Amino acid sequence: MQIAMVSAECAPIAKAGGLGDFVQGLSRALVGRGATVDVFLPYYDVSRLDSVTGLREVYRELRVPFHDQWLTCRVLGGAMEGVNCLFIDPRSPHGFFQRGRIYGESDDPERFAFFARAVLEFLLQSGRRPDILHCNDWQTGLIPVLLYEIYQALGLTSTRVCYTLHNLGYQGQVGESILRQVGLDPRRLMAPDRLLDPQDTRVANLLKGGIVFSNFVNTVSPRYAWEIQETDQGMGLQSLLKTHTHKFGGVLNGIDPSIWSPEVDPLIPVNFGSDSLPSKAANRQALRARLGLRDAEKPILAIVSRLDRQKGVHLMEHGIRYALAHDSQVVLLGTALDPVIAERFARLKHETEPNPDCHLELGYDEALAHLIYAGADLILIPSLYEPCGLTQMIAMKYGVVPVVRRVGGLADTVFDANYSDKPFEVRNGYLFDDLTEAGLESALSRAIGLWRGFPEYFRQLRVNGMRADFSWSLPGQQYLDIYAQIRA
Ligand SMILES: Nc1ncnc2c1ncn2[C@@H]1O[C@H](COP(=O)(O)OP(=O)(O)O[C@H]2O[C@H](CO)[C@@H](O)[C@H](O)[C@H]2O)[C@@H](O)[C@H]1O
Repeated sequence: MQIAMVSAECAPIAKAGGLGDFVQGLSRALVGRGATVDVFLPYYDVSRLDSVTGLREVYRELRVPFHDQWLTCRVLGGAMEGVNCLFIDPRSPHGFFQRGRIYGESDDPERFAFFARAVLEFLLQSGRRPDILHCNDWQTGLIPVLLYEIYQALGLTSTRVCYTLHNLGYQGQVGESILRQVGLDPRRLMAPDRLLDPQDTRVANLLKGGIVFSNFVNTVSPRYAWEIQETDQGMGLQSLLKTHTHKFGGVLNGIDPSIWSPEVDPLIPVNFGSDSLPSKAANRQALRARLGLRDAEKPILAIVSRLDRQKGVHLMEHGIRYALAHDSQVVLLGTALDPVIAERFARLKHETEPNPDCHLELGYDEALAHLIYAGADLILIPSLYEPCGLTQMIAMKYGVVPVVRRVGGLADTVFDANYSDKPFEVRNGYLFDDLTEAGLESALSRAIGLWRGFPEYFRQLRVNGMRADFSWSLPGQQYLDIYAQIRA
C-alpha cells in the first residue's frame, strides 16, 4: 500500500508539538508493517535536516498555479529512518517557508494553501498515484477539496483521503479569497454543507472542508471523538461531525519506542527500566544539576508543554505555586506563541527565579525534554481539552506519574490510583474533573501525599505506567484497516 502523509510537521525535522511526533511515529509504524510512506513537508528554513539521508533534488521545475500566476518549486527528497520525505521548496518572492519558524505568520493560510496545491500538482506531474493521502489538521484541509474539485478530473482517480484532526482549536477560518488563490470556486464551496464556517458565515473553514471531502475522518482518541460530537468541545463542528459520523472515528495515538524509551534513550545520562528504577535517581540528580535546583528530599513536578490556552495555563500556574508550597520542586519547559501568555510566564519565571526548588525554562529544547521525563516524579497536564496528549504517555514510560484533567485522550490513558474501575495493575496516575484550583488540588495533593507517605505504593504506580503498551503497534494496524476500508 502506498501512502502519502501530508503535514506541516514531522519530528525531528520540523516539530512544534505533538503533530510532529504523530507523523514520525505513525509513518515508521506503517513502514514497519510493509507500507510505502512518503511524508510531504514544506521545506522550512528551520527544518532540521541532519536526520535526513541522501537529500537530493527529485523535481526541478514544479510549476504550481497560485492566484493569477504560476510559482515554481523544487521538490527535494531524502530518507528519514526508513521513511521517504519529500520537501516542497517554492522559489518565489513570498518566501513562504523562509520565516524562521513553522507557524505564527499572518499569511499562514496562504502558505499552507499553496503547500496543499503544490503537493497535488507534484503527484499529478510526477505520475505518482498513492493509494492513500493521509492529511492532518487545517493546514492540509484543502487537499481533499482540491482532489475532488480539480485533480480527480485531471487523472488522480485512484487516491482516497484519510484526514486526522489533532486539534479543533485551530480550524483555519479564512477569507474566501484563499479558495480563489488555489483555483477553487467560492460560489460552489461557500455553502453550509461544504466549506462555509458554521459560526461566521463570512469565512471559509478549512478543517470543515477536510471533514466534508475526505473518505474517512478520525481524531486521536476515542473519548475526544465522542466529546467533539456530543459536547461544546466540538467548537462549532458538533453537528457536522454527527452528520458524517458514518465515516468518523477515534484512534488513540502511540508513541515511538525508538525515541521514547528510558532503556535506550541516548539523550539521558543513565538508562533505566521498570526493573532498574533506582537508576532513575541519577537522572533526577542530573536534572537538578542542569537546572540549578538544590538537592532535596522532594518530588519533582514537571510540565512540558506548548503554553497555550488549551493546556490550562492558569491551572499550570496554580499547580506550580501549590507544589512549591507543599514541599515539592517544579520544572517547566514550554513555549508560548500568544504574547499575553508568554508575558505571564516571563513574569512567573522572574518571580520564582530566586527559589532553589523551581526552574522555568521558556523555550523549545528536545534534549532537555528527555532529561525532564527521565528525572521527574510527577507531570501536570491540566488541559481544557486534549485530543490525545502524548506527554502523559511519554512521562509514564519514564516512570513519571501523571496528574491530569479527565478530558479527551488523557481520560483514555490515565487511570486514577484511588478512584477507578480498573484493576490495580493498570492504575497509573491522578485525575480531576473540575477546571478549578480546588479540582486540581484534589488530584495534586493526593499525588504529592502518596510520594511522601507511601513510597512503595508510589513506585508501583510508576511501574504500572512503564509497563503499559503505548506503542504504535495497535494504532498502526487500525490506520491500515481504515486505509483498506476506503481504498479504491
Ligand atoms: N518546549 C518544548 N520543548 C521540547 N519539547 C516540547 C516542548 N513543548 C512540547 N514538547 C513536546 O511536544 C510534544 C507535545 O505533545 P502533545 O500531545 O502535548 O501535543 P500538542 O498539544 O502539541 O498536539 C496536538 O496533537 C497531538 C498529536 O495528535 C495530540 O496528542 C494533542 O492532544 C494535540 O493537542 C511532546 O513530544 C512534548 O515532549
